[in-house]
Amino acid sequence: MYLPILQIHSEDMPAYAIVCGDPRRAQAIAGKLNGAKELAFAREYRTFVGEYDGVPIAVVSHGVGSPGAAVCFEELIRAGVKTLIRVGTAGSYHADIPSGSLVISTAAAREEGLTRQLVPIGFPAVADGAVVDALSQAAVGAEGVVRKGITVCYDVFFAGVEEIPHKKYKKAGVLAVEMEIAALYVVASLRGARAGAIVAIDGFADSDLAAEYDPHTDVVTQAVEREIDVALRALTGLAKRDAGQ
Ligand SMILES: O=P(O)(O)O[C@H]1O[C@H](CO)[C@@H](O)[C@H]1O
Ligand SMILES: O=c1cc[nH]c(=O)[nH]1
Repeated sequence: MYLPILQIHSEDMPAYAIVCGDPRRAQAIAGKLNGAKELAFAREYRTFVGEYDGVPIAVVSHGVGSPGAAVCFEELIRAGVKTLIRVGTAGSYHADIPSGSLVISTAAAREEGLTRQLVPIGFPAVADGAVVDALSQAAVGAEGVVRKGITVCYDVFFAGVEEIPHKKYKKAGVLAVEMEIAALYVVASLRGARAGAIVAIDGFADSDLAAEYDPHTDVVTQAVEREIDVALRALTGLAKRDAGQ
């Protein structure tokens, strides 16, 4: 089957995928694979395949924001991908989760618009339990702060005149904010795939983003490196368990 937006063929796709926003991050992750091959670079969607620890995996960028990312997740699942882990960045709500921390998202509050057009508002955006367990195990011993909990997903990045409900979500115990996890979890649930996500914290979300947001510091770069390793080990651990190894 040909997937017209990612411009890939299902025959070339393995059952396990890492997804991330930035096409350059996809390239960097692919650099860790054996025999990495670029299949396509269409719009913001850059697709690589290769092997990690003997397991065939895909690495695909999904761009910024839920509608475009959902297109990517839908086509990957149509192509036969059964397990997806998002490797992203996020803003923190808590002083004890500073830049350079890692957060494993167990569920996402659906403050974006895309999933409202897919499912009723009461439908939860939850990670797959086995994927969360695999990420948690793979993160044991990782340097720095590693937390597990609920994230919130928005469409908006730079605030307009409407207040972004950061205060409410912070008070409710949400750990971090980003822009695609709710779409990933809802699409995966609807289409019968497993999904999870790990994000590297790149600043505090509830202060002025223009002043605080900096995803290009050494501390964030190193955290992204760590989360990539965690995600690759989690994904291949799941693949080996699925194969009964
Ligand atoms: O680091 P990535 O995967 O791009 O994710 C985060 O960064 C982007 C904002 O700059 C949004 O896509 C947000 O979800
Ligand atoms: O959506 C995002 C991503 C990273 N950092 C933020 O503050 N927000």
